[in-house]
Amino acid sequence: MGNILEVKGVSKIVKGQTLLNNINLVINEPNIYGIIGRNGSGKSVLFKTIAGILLPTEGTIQVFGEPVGREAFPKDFGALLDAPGFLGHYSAFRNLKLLASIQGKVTDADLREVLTIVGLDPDDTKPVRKYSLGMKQRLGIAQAIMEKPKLLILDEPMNGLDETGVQDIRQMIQSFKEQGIAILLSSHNAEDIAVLCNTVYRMEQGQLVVST
Ligand SMILES: Nc1ncnc2c1ncn2[C@@H]1O[C@H](COP(=O)(O)OP(=O)(O)OP(=O)(O)O)[C@@H](O)[C@H]1O
Repeated sequence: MGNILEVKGVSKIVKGQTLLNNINLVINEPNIYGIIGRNGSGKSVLFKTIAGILLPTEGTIQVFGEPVGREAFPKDFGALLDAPGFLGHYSAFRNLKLLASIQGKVTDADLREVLTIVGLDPDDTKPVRKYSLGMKQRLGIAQAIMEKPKLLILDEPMNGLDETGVQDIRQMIQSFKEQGIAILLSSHNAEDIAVLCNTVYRMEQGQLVVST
């Protein structure tokens, strides 16, 4: 089987600042891969580059053997990136339905199922602007998994969650792995990383090293 993700010699330079410096990363098993690193070290920039939202200055990215790049978004891929943009006056279901309609592959029953998986009520008519931070995070995860990805990127999914929320999301991530999904996870919480991840990488000023 080919690689799930292959990042080869990727650099990102913006206005003379090197945000990513020759990143090489291969993922070929459905495990949970952690990425740690200080604020501003480049974790989110790497995730956005893999998602095809930012283009590398140099290097290539392949997801399931297909290049990611200009107008080529990764397939079988889902992501929770920072500050997911939902329409505040719509319900959770309606937000997901709107996003799902872009691809047209997800049924209403699927949407109800993912909302239930992340612990939200599919029949809740409350507008998303009235959601707590934890509920918004859950909705972000629902959006990331609704098209049944095989590679999932989660950028600090436990951000701002209480203890129960953290435990719930940890269990969810573990169950995604058990369903054969490869997960790239960033977290500032050492315990999340220790409990969940098989392999841990550290970002240091735009460079990626295997963490010991
Ligand atoms: N779209 C962009 N254009 C230019 N510079 C950017 C862009 N996005 C992020 N940066 C810069 O890239 C550097 C790395 O930011 P990034 O958000 O990847 O850090 P991070 O490791 O995710 O940090 P944190 O732990 O705080 O989330 C920062 O200096 C940031 O200002």
